[in-house]
Amino acid sequence: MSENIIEISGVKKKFPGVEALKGIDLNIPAGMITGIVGPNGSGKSTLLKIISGLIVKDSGQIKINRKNKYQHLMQDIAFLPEINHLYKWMTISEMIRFHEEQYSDFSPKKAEELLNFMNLKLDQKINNLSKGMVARLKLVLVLSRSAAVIILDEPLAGIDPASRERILETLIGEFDSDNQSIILATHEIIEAERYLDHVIFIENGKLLLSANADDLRAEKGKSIRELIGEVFE
Ligand SMILES: Nc1ncnc2c1ncn2[C@@H]1O[C@H](COP(=O)(O)OP(=O)(O)OP(=O)(O)O)[C@@H](O)[C@H]1O
Repeated sequence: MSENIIEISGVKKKFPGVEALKGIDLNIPAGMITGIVGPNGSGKSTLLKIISGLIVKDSGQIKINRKNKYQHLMQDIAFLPEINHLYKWMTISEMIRFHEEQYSDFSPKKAEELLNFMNLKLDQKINNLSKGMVARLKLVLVLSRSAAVIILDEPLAGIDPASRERILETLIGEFDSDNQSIILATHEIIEAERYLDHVIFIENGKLLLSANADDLRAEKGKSIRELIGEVFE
């Protein structure tokens, strides 16, 4: 796949007292893992929520998988939000059934395999899960779908450092680059860098850079982590 899975032009978003996105023009390549980085409050989550159709942009255009109608998005996008959006009164098993009913591309078989891998049990109540267990469950629910676009907002937040590498390996193992694209916002760049094909830097609601990770490293003679340190310090 060499085309863009997402094309964004002139996207702006204001919240009371803050211009979260100040006009973003950006193409996200298909079949790749794209990392969005930037300081706290730079607009990463806002951009991901707009792409996912969770919040509405003030202006600009977004085309996803060659479509620009929001009614198509539910099936094209699997979104892992930064917050805990899961119904606390459900068990994991009930949550899995709920997702199965909601998304036609959800595979309960894959969910069970991933649950085992993540050391989670079907009868556990969501209310009783630790923060890291919730983070793992959110990943299970998203990775059990075969959506064209997987959007992960801080997927490693709350997961203990020793497990992050293993979980990233699984994420890559489940990724079907012929049919899928992953976009993730992360502060865990030390762990994530080697998995990223494309990187996007955002600061203060503006796009600073969008580049192929290998090209960027070759051009600058530095790791993405080092570049982030330089650009955002
Ligand atoms: N619902 C909201 N109401 C008001 N302001 C908001 C809302 N959501 C985001 N903002 C503001 O928009 C700006 C961008 O926030 P956003 O959450 O997109 O940043 P971020 O880059 O994801 O940050 P972080 O790395 O801390 O998660 C911030 O100034 C934030 O306070």
